[in-house]
Amino acid sequence: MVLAPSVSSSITARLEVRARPTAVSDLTTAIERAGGIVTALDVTASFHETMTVDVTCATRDTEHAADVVAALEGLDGVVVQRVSDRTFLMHLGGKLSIESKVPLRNRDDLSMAYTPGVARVCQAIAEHPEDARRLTIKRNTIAVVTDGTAVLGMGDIGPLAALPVMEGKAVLFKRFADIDAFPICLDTTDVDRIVETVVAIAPAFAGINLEDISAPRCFEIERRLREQLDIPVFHDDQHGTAIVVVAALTNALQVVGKRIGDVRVVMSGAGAAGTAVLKLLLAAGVRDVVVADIEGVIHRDRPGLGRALRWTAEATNYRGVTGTLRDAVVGADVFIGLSAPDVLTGDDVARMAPDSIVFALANPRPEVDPDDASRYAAVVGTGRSDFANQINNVLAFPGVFRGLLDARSRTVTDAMLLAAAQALASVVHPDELNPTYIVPSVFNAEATTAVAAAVRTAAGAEADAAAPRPDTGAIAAVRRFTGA
Ligand SMILES: NC(=O)c1ccc[n+]([C@@H]2O[C@H](COP(=O)([O-])OP(=O)(O)OC[C@H]3O[C@@H](n4cnc5c(N)ncnc54)[C@H](O)[C@@H]3O)[C@@H](O)[C@H]2O)c1
Ligand SMILES: O=C(O)C[C@H](O)C(=O)O
Repeated sequence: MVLAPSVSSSITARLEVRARPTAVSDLTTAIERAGGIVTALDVTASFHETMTVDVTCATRDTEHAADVVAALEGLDGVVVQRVSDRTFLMHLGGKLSIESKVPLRNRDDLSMAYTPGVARVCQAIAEHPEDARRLTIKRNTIAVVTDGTAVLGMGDIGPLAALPVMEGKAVLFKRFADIDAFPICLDTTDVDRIVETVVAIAPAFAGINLEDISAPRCFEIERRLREQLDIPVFHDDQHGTAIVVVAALTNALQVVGKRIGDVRVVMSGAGAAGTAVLKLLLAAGVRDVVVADIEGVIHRDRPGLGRALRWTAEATNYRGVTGTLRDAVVGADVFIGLSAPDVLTGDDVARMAPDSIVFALANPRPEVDPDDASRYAAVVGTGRSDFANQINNVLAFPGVFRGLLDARSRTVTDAMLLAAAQALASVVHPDELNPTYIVPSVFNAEATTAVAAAVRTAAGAEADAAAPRPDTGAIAAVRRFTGA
């Protein structure tokens, strides 16, 4: 699969150029010949002899960017003065800050925001812990917690290197759901220590979003945190992915006119994402599903199955398929990849059933080249933004947490996940549905609001349980003075 130039790898070069009529077109031609795409060009100064030009272009990767710069340096009368990488520029100083919501103009403000006034608010919370959601940031704040062991396509890069991804996640929570998310990168991979630490920091948060923690530890960490905490714990790589895949499959099946209970599904990948997707597919009504991992098809007699794979073997593959992934996809209606690049070819997709659906979701390189898959499959989705049908959990997690926080939910249930998937699918209206449009754009605000509303409704029971208690003296005083 040949990558196209992408804005995610774009550079801006400041050039001193000898003035001549073809100066600008020489630059754009050189960049295009080197395989870059010019996205902006600005003549920032012009004199009799020379001009200064800032040119921005998309490249494939760092190496390709160097080739493009070399092509510019090779032009007669051009001096490259400076090159900046726009993605690195965006990260200078980090992507988040904390801002005060209250004015601190004088001693009176100070005595209310901090000591001595703040003490009365602390005492009110000590007496009635549930008031923390009214009087602190807890109501709208979540922790994005990682140990840096399974970061995007990069694997175990450690907690410090994972921070830009966690900051990015927090930016997405703010942008799409107005949630204040705090990145927390833990310098331990020990399950006990992670659980203890998250429990210890939990009081300030209304939810925990686990992120990029490798399987199978992520399953135990989530289970134990859910048991111990009274706030929802959601592992985005598992459940966010599952919601979006089930939504996408619901709509893709409508496009090809097949029913979820009738289709043969084959999955590649039984890790964090694959296992959660499998569980939600079964809850959504899929009956015939075969899962393969790096060692081939998972079946009951395969030796050496651990706890998670044993569950997968027992919950799937009722036809007793054995062998390789390639064997298993012959005649399948749906392929869902959450594993590794290039495990299938276009020829494998050709051997699937007519009107097949292929979701090749490994990032950044999918399980099969999407262009090859499109020659034979009726609907193709990937995790990438440069192909149609981008299946990414950002379509789910902002709305899920918005709904959970609004409902003051203490848990996350499968019913909520399924409701979220159905709501997300319904954002694409029947008259819009087509093979290249099965999931909404992340910039479609309806995606977050629909998912949030569905989760809020499904969390209704928890919301009732957390309904406001009768006024106490302290809260009555707050209401009296704020009109709240
Ligand atoms: N598009 C999305 O929204 C999205 C969401 C989550 C995960 N992903 C992608 O899915 C992939 C898996 O993520 P994960 O968090 O579940 O990882 P994981 O490490 O928990 O699981 C990986 C699984 O793939 C299997 N596998 C690895 N190499 C394989 C190979 N060559 N052939 C067949 N199976 C192979 C492993 O045995 C394992 O079952 C990654 O590429 C990730 O980027 C995409
Ligand atoms: O988190 C994401 O945006 C993608 C996904 O979880 C991945 O691991 O590739």
